[in-house]
Amino acid sequence: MDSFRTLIPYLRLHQRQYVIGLIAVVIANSFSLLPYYFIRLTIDGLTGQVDTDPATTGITLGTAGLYALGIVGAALTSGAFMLLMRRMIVIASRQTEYEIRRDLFAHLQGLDKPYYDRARTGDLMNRLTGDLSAVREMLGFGAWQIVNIVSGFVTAFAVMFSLSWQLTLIVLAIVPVIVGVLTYLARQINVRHRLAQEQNSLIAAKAQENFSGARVVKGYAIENREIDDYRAMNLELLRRNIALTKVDGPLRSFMSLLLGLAFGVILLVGGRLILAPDSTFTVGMFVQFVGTLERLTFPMLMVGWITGVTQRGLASWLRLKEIFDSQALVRDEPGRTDPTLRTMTGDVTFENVSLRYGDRTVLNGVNLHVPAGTFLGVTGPTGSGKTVLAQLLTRSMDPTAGRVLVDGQDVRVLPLRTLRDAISVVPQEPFLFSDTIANNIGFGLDNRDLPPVPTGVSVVGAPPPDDIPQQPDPARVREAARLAGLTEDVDGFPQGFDTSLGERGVTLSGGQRQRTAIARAIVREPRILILDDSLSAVDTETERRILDGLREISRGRTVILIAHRVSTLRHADQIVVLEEGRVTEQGSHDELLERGGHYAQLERLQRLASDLDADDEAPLDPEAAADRLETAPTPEQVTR
Ligand SMILES: Nc1ncnc2c1ncn2[C@@H]1O[C@H](COP(=O)(O)OP(=O)(O)OP(=O)(O)O)[C@@H](O)[C@H]1O
Repeated sequence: MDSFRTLIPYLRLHQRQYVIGLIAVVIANSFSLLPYYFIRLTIDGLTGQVDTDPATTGITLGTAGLYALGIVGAALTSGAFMLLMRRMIVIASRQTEYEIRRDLFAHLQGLDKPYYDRARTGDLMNRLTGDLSAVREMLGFGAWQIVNIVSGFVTAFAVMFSLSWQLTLIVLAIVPVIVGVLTYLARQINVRHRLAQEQNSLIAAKAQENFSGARVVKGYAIENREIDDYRAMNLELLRRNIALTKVDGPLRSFMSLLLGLAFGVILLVGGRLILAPDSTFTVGMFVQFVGTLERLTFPMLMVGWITGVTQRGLASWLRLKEIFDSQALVRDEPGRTDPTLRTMTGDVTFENVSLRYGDRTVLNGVNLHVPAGTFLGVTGPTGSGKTVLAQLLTRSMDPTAGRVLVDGQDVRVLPLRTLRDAISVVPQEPFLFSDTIANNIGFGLDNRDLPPVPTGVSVVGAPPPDDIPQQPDPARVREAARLAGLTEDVDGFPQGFDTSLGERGVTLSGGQRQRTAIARAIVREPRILILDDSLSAVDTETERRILDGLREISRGRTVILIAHRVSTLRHADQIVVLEEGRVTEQGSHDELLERGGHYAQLERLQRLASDLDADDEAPLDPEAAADRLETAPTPEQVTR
């Protein structure tokens, strides 16, 4: 019930609709019982007509006609109120579904990298679809049926009691049995539904990861293993769903049995009551009683079903609440964030920065100053903390110790929007949307100061959403593509910049993807540009073109270029070497070569490798290559 309480704010948004709808259910229910009253009057009138006892009054054909009209009128009224109920409650539940989905998406947008590192996309998708549907079903059909059942029971019992308390007692005797069984089954349904939904999430995540990683799966020819894994998970889902159905099945048979028994006993006792001397219980009343009881059959059967719907809805709401309860660790905080800070020059300082993941130290006391406008190269062995260092700057997470400063301000004081507006990152594995190349490049351009999405408010009366954003400025897109060395490739596609990527379009090569991501980053003209191993998939000629482009735009901007290739780094103003989370070397290309450390070693090995490659005619003899490596000059001997 606690979980239900947290849903109340959403229900309040449509209070009027729910209240009118529920009152309509009660009225519809009451009118649906009236036909049996008219049938009773008709039967009693007709039996009075045919028996010769002057004590029983008969009816005329005209009165019977009026009763028939009454039946039609009652059915019509009941139907009209049912219709009103549907318009109110079903629409309100759809609107509530919309509002929860809107708020969930807005909340998910606010969560940070650590959350998405943990979350599985398939699971989130399942919550946004399957679980949300279960909640909607509970609020729509569920709410209607609960009131239908309750009001149906109350009015039916009131009518039955007024007809015969003895027969009503018999009916009442079976109710506690039904309630007991239902309570037990409802608990089972709740537990089993949660287990089934968890498996649904796992299966959705598995499918999603397989589709995203289709190339890896195919590349390793492990389709059969994946099919087998999926089949095992699917079987487990089937097992859990069957376990869920097994709770439902006996319920229906049990209810039918009890009802059959009840009707049998009522027929016996009712017959005795009619036949008793001086009986006031007429055949018409008996028919009305049985008709009224018969109308309870459906609500009684629905009790089990609706308990399931409610339990499933509540379990699903809990899963949605888990998302709502998740908070971004990195966020603007009133009292600390200074909303007046709007501009940046791009001067970056890492002040004794350390970062730990659990008991693993990933960065250890990093001190680094990057003056605005510097072209900084960062290198180091794999896993040495280069990406993490860049992520601290955009506040993907905060350091465990020390401070990251931009323009002398702790990044935690800067509004996240200001910080991230000023920084563009080209990640190691760029993500491209299933959209045109132009829209992929211009993705970050349309960052207008839109008002925050109004959450927790009713959709009723909300203004229609803004127009679909305009196409990004083609001139800016083209210029960014030129700087990223992408123009020639794009011009080669039949539809140029309007070529679609992904599911419905062309597939880009690794290098083209990297360059599209670079164009996306530079089109925003950021104060700080971070390229995380973004030139690894391009050949040296393309690399040279991109570096020329970068040099063109780097005037007055801070560029942080993470790379493993010396050819990429050599023209940087400053190069930093990270090893095991520490800055071990810092200086220009020449200075670092003179130092003879990691960078010089890297340069020597890469030069040798390229010499070996250039030694083209002769096929590469591994032994000769090893000999050459052994006789290679030591770092100290390396001169430029
Ligand atoms: N979310 C995380 N949880 C735990 N460990 C992490 C997380 N993110 C990064 N690490 C660890 O931090 C270390 C540094 O990672 P980082 O990605 O910065 O390396 P890198 O220097 O960029 O390596 P590469 O050159 O291979 O890209 C790695 O050992 C990595 O496993």
